[in-house]
Amino acid sequence: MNSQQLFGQIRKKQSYLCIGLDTDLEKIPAHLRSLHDPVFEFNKQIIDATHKLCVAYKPNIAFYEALGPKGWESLQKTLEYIPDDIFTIADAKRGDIGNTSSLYAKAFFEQMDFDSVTVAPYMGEDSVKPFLKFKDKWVILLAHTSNPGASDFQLMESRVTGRKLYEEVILKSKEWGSTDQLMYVVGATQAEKVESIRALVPDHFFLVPGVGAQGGDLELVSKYGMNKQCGLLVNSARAIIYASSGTDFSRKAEEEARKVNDVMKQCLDQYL
Ligand SMILES: O=C(O)c1cc(=O)[nH]c(=O)n1[C@@H]1O[C@H](COP(=O)(O)O)[C@@H](O)[C@H]1O
Repeated sequence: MNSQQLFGQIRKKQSYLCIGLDTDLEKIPAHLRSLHDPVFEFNKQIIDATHKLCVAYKPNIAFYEALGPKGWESLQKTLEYIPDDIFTIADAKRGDIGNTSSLYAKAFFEQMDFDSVTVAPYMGEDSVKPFLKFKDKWVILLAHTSNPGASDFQLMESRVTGRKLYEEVILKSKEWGSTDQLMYVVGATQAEKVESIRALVPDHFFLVPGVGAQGGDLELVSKYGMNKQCGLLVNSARAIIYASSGTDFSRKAEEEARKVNDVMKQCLDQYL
């Protein structure tokens, strides 16, 4: 899916919601746990209930890896179940020396057919470029993350340029691939930073996690981050998928997704 097609989906659905499938066996409703593949059953019902309200799903790979081979099987089944017009993100935060990154890319783009993978920029160009060799696939590079530890390194200022590390990451990496291949992770928890990040990369899509359970402000990130093609995929996981731990979990997830969506509709009207 290229950026035009992604924008087409956003326009059609009036949504830029990405739902995080951070499916934790300990949090899914008790009545599903005795089933053969509870993780897939949970995801399937969440997808059935929410797919009209979102444009992307982002399974966080840790939740599946932690279950061993059975987890990978649940992940594969989930990926196959997601409708074709929905953008898929393998949230794996990979990146290593070139030959190793090539194999990480093969794992997510060939073995599994994800549209994109999250990548950590710390090891530099040769660790990111192998992911960019795959046609019609995307790298989502960590820039300014939503967690408290983001300030440990990402906010450090260069004595030479006066710029912060996350700004250097963006300015250097934007030369590595086109706006149809490269997105940036920009956390919603410090919405005021989104405006200056948008100024550095006016045309790139941002994956924006941190609304919902982490308390980020959807309206503010939309105001500061939206560009001519919307340019945003705003992710929420726990606040939607664990809206209820009872048998009504998928209906409650739909309700939560709809609430987010209502705000998104207003923001699209106002800021696009
Ligand atoms: O790359 C990510 O998706 C990510 C980056 C970031 O800065 N912050 C962040 O929370 N995430 C992921 O986004 C999801 C957030 O989940 P909730 O806080 O439950 O909405 C988790 O899967 C995180 O791993």
